[in-house]
Amino acid sequence: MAEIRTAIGLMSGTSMDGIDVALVRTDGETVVERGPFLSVPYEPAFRDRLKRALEDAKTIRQRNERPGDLSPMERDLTLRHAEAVALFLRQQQLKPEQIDLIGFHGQTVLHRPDEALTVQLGDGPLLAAETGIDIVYDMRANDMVHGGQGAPLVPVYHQALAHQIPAGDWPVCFVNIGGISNLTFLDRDGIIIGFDSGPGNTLIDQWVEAHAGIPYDDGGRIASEGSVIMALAERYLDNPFFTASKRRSLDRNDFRPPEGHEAELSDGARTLAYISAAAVLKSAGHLPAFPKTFVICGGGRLNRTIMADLVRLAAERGAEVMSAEQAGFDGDAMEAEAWAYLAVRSASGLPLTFPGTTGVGQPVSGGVLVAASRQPSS
Ligand SMILES: Nc1ncnc2c1ncn2[C@@H]1O[C@H](COP(=O)(O)OP(=O)(O)OP(=O)(O)O)[C@@H](O)[C@H]1O
Ligand SMILES: CC(=O)N[C@H]1[C@@H]2OC[C@@H](O2)[C@@H](O)[C@@H]1O[C@H](C)C(=O)O
Repeated sequence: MAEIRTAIGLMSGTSMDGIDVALVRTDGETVVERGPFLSVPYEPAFRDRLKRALEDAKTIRQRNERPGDLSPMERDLTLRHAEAVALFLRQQQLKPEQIDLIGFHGQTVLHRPDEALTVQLGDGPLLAAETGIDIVYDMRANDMVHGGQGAPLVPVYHQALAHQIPAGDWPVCFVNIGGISNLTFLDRDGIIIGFDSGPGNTLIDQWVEAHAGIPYDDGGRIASEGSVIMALAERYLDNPFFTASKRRSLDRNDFRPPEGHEAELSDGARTLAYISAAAVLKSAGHLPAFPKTFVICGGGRLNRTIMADLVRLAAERGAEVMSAEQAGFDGDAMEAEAWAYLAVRSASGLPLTFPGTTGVGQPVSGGVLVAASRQPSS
């Protein structure tokens, strides 16, 4: 039997709202014991700096280039991750020696699968030196080297969790509604399919930020006061992304928010919430069978307007929608947990990605392991 290791996963997602920290004990296969979780928000000024970093990143042609503010940004981001780990360990009364590995996602600042280019800011050796814990980072790159999209990577973790879902609820589809949405389809025959399914919260966040000066539509309240502008929604849903036969993973900037004159605040938020839900259902049309159950993870499950649309649209196809919590999981922690699980798989040389998840030619492992003991302690 494979060794069970204690790993911490660190995720700073496309919403750029903060660092998620989760602890998992796992063999990287079927044994998954989910532990505590902590979310450390970025303050608005740092979030603004990260958004500017996305602009600096647009000129990158080689993945190790760091134009503009990106180099100091990478260092500061990594040090914030080290602080988040230190806080988590203090809160949980754990010592670094009790942690075998950290899975470090970093911050995606550029993702162009058509050019086999994906860039996550995050300095693995610096994090190893700061935490004294072995780090696995840069887990997307090897998939791209082998012809994959470099995303999504979470599906193999969804597969490990799915064993807990009652047989009658299959086929099951996990949906992560983060900045971008991605889904994982699983059936009882072991089929695993994953792909980005469309815009998640990022358009909503940009819309309410621009028109109300707030970072997100808490609970979907603003959206609940508006009406769907169907012509606007259809313009988004007619994007060739939804009908392309080859699934393409998304960059945060692939979909842009509407122009200010196209809607007032609540109708815009309502329409974008509808687009998030409809995009999931539309993308599910690429699956070999329609799922019986959708398990919704990520911050978007807290937007009640998105959830109501998902429930209604899925019911039209005879499917049920439940939140991650209703299925027995933690919808906020799932991606960070996944990065802990993936780190253990990486350290064991197990595949992270599969032809059905990223389009890679054959299952491949990935990630770079940095041993803390080899790092200078300064
Ligand atoms: N209470 C809430 N009500 C409505 N929306 C919320 C709420 N809390 C979080 N969100 C939304 O969820 C987003 C964060 O989701 P999440 O943390 O899953 O994204 P992420 O991990 O950064 O993105 P990705 O999965 O694309 O990498 C926020 O930007 C916000 O739009
Ligand atoms: C390049 C990149 O960072 N992609 C993210 C993003 O956020 C959601 C979606 O787009 C997904 O493809 C991926 O993250 C998740 C965690 C994944 O790789 O599974």
